[in-house]
Amino acid sequence: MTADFLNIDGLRKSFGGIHALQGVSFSLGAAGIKCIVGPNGCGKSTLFNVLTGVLAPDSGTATLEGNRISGLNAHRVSRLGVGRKFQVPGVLSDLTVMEHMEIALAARATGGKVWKTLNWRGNRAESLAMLADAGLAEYADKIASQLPHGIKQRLEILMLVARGMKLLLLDEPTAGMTATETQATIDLIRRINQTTGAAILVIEHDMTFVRNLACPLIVMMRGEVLREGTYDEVRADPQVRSAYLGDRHA
Ligand SMILES: Nc1ncnc2c1ncn2[C@@H]1O[C@H](COP(=O)(O)OP(=O)(O)OP(=O)(O)O)[C@@H](O)[C@H]1O
Repeated sequence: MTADFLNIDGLRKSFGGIHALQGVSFSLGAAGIKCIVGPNGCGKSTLFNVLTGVLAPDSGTATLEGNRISGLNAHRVSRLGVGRKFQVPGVLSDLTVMEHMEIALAARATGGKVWKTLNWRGNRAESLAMLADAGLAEYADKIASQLPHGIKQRLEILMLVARGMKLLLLDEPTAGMTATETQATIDLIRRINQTTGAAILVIEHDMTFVRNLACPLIVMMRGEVLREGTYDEVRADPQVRSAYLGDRHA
């Protein structure tokens, strides 16, 4: 594992008088996983927006494998291998699970060029293999609108892998899931990380998810990194407990 797969150095972003990011710095090694936690409004989404080219920072940099990604437009950041999954499912209602996978594989094969993607014949065998590996083979021919919430979310995560993304940014991937779906998502994230080597940053509020994913945590507070550490270290930190966790998680 190298320490400099993703380097975030002094990112700042303000909206008028609201200082959403006030010098955020941390790094993620190749094939690393970290969870970002923190109260509403602490800057988590703004950080993801900067890392995906939706917003340019006021100052500071983010680099992926030594290439600056902060300040590039979203298309260029995506071409460098940064993929994002939003909190709500973004599947296409009328397409089957298989068709979703084929589109994602086509996007990888064509470098994301839509006109080529539309003419690309999908790779059914590779799609099926990926679905089987993720435990989703039984849904291959189901229409997305008929899928349970948790399956839609896992399909979208798998599509990021099919697109060949090197860094997955997952924004509350288990929101609205049952405990069983949440555990299946944890298993999928771990399996993706181990088998593809994709690095993963996850924003989550669900501390049971965070504990079970068992990865290093970054606690954000008012646009800054308040603490980095393991679940147990963070949970025991008096500052984190008083500012975010409260005594429920003691
Ligand atoms: N486009 C914007 N214009 C103005 N203010 C914004 C904008 N985007 C975010 N903010 C503000 O920046 C601060 C950080 O917001 P952000 O959405 O990054 O927090 P968050 O940690 O993701 O919160 P949540 O957990 O509720 O999603 C908040 O005060 C928010 O209101």
